[in-house]
Amino acid sequence: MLQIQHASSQEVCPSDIHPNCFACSTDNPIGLGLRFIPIAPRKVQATFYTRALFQGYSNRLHGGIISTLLDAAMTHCLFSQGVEALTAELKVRFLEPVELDKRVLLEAELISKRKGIYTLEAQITLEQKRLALATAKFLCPK
Ligand SMILES: CCCCCCCCCCCCCCCC(=O)SCCNC(=O)CCNC(=O)[C@H](O)C(C)(C)COP(=O)(O)OP(=O)(O)OC[C@H]1O[C@@H](n2cnc3c(N)ncnc32)[C@H](O)[C@@H]1OP(=O)(O)O
Repeated sequence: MLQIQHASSQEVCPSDIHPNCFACSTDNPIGLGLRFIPIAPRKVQATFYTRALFQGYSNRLHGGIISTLLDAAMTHCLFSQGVEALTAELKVRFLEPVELDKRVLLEAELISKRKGIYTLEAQITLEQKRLALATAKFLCPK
């Protein structure tokens, strides 16, 4: 049975350890400005507006940005458990194009912790339709 602490407030991001983070800093002028909140004991959620600034092919969100959104969701899910860890492995499935000028939903869930390796899953949805999925493994540096 996984034993982890639950976030006591809505804010899950310890910004002092990464003040200029591209994903979640409000001070980074080209950052994504993500804000995650806990929605269940091992789950966090945020929304993201797919601005044209972040496109790859025409009218599609860039795959690298999609990967960053999923990675950030899982990182913040760990923050919500009081865990500060690094992405050791990230696997993304790009199921559907993510259109521009939409407000998409990001969610991540902690699945397990075994031998110091945290396994998480994340998804991007628009109106309940899954657009991208990811699984990742995180480790705390020695
Ligand atoms: C420096 C500052 C730190 C601050 C900490 C908090 C920072 C919070 C701020 C976050 C801000 C936002 C961040 C967003 C998320 C990123 O973007 S993180 C940035 C991208 N990721 C990185 O830069 C990570 C780079 N890699 C590393 O630093 C190291 O490889 C790691 C991940 C820390 C692991 O190194 P290590 O601790 O030396 O571990 P290692 O000996 O390689 O492996 C330990 C065990 O795990 C196993 N393992 C390792 N990887 C895997 C894997 N993928 N699958 C299965 N098993 C694995 C190994 O086989 C080994 O098993 P045993 O032999 O012990 O049985």
